[in-house]
Amino acid sequence: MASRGINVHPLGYHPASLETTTFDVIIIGAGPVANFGEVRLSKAGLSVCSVQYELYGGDCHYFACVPSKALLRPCEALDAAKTVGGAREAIGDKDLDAQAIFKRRDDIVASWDDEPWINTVAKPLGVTLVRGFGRITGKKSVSVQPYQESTLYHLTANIAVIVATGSTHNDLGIPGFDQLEPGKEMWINRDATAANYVPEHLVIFGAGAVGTEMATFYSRIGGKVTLIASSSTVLPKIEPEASKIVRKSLETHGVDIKLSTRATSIVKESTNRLVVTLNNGETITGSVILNATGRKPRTFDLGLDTIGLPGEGAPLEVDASMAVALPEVDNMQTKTGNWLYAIGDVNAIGPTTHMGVYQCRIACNSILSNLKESSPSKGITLPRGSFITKSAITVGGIPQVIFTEPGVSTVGHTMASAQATGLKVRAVDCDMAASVPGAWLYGDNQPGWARWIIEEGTEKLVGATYCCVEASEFVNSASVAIKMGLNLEQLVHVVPPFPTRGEVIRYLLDAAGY
Ligand SMILES: Cc1cc2nc3c(=O)[nH]c(=O)nc-3n(C[C@H](O)[C@H](O)[C@H](O)COP(=O)(O)OP(=O)(O)OC[C@H]3O[C@@H](n4cnc5c(N)ncnc54)[C@H](O)[C@@H]3O)c2cc1C
Ligand SMILES: NC(=O)c1ccc[n+]([C@@H]2O[C@H](COP(=O)([O-])OP(=O)(O)OC[C@H]3O[C@@H](n4cnc5c(N)ncnc54)[C@H](O)[C@@H]3O)[C@@H](O)[C@H]2O)c1
Repeated sequence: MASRGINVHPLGYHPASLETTTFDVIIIGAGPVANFGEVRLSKAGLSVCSVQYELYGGDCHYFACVPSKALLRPCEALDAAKTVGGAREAIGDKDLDAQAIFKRRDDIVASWDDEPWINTVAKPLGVTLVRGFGRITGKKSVSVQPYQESTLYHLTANIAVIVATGSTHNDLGIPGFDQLEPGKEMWINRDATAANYVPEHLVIFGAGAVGTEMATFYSRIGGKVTLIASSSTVLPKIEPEASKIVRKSLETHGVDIKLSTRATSIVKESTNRLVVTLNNGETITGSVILNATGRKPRTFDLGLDTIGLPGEGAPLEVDASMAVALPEVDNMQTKTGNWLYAIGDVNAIGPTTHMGVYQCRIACNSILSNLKESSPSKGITLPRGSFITKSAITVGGIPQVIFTEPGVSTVGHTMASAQATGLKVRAVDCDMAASVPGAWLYGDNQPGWARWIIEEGTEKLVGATYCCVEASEFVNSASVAIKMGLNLEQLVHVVPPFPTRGEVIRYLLDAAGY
């Protein structure tokens, strides 16, 4: 059970009802990353079995990306409308309707019923879904243990096993936290994204993506929020200027932010009266704690020891084709005979859904092209580009959007990360509200800030950050430029239409001297 009594182990798809126990590919964990692979491999003509312990669609679909963005979007939409004269007057002083937001989120996640998603993805392609906990038991062998049962059911893969078990929250480890009732007084991401009420005083540990996004939502919807983080800034991995803008906005919405701080104890005085003591001696009395202190790969109890690998939260190390680096004992993995792949959060390379899906494309291509080489007569239908079997995951290839208010989208280097890798770079900035006409038209006095990081000598774009409302829509063009190694002399010829906020690139080029 998770928050609100949501049943994450529905009945059905029991392994005892399987017609066969041998499949071309077995995927352990059926989150969004695995779902992409199911489609690609089935369309190519392979038989695919997904072993899924909880809800089909994974954390992303039910407890992470999707519900969190469903909660945040109405806040962004209303606040954006309120910056536009004419729309503002129509809205007056009306504010967000919390229950309507929760209802919309519930509809978007189908009230945590995974049957519609199974009917959309797995069934039309003939993917076999098995509900239970998957473990590797040896080369190309997987056992499945249904929830609250002890019997193990054994499956065999003809070609490959893909591990896509995702990640889970870090343990908080603060004295007293284990006294709190999970799901009620002690929240993790599942509770924060599934809740249907606003805690009186939410105390969030961690100011990364989870902490800042949830602080944005719960403060915007009328809750008292305190954000405590060991880092010295909010969103410590982004440009400090963007971090300051997000921090200011959170504080404007009443969030009390305590940085470079840790909790040393939590004492439950009574129900929903939780006293948190900080390392500076200060105390905070909150009603609910949210643990947003980072995530670890779900490699626990996966049977990895049977193939000579460590597990227990260590990421699965992979090569550029997403094949797991196996010890050389027993000739486990060979050049064309790779059978074990790990994609998504479980390899910790870029723990976002889009990076996992990219890795899945590479892993599937690798499986399919190896198969074509080893069994040309099998008659599989290769997707276009299936020869692309090596990923090109570099800093420049990892975009991310943080859906705070304003949002932040990033790709490639920040100034600090570029300097740390020894690159010679310069930064150019643009205050969008001050200079970009599209931004003035979009709304009054909205913060907007952008930075490009340019490599000296080559003039290549190596990093970009956009911090503004709907920053999510800005990052793709910079991703293309960075990935393709474009320089500013080339980017001069990319013409953004007037009057759009996308013209920010023209102002960044001007600032760079072009
Ligand atoms: C609050 C929050 C918000 C986020 N927002 C975004 C966002 O906006 N954009 C973004 O790109 N990323 C976001 N992320 C990150 C994103 O959720 C993950 O990167 C993504 O879910 C990874 O997908 P996955 O398929 O690897 O794993 P998951 O989504 O975790 O799915 C893995 C599934 O495997 C199952 N499983 C685990 N072990 C086993 C086993 N042994 N046997 C059978 N099944 C097993 C689990 O039950 C789980 O359902 C967010 C994360 C959080 C916590
Ligand atoms: N929009 C998105 O793409 C999105 C949204 C949410 C989460 N995610 C992904 O989920 C993952 C987890 O996110 P996250 O925010 O939980 O982790 P994170 O690693 O991004 O941030 C962790 C934060 O917790 C702080 N911290 C760690 N231990 C602490 C302690 N004991 N006390 C106080 N503060 C502590 C750190 O200083 C940091 O501020 C990330 O990889 C992120 O990419 C992505």
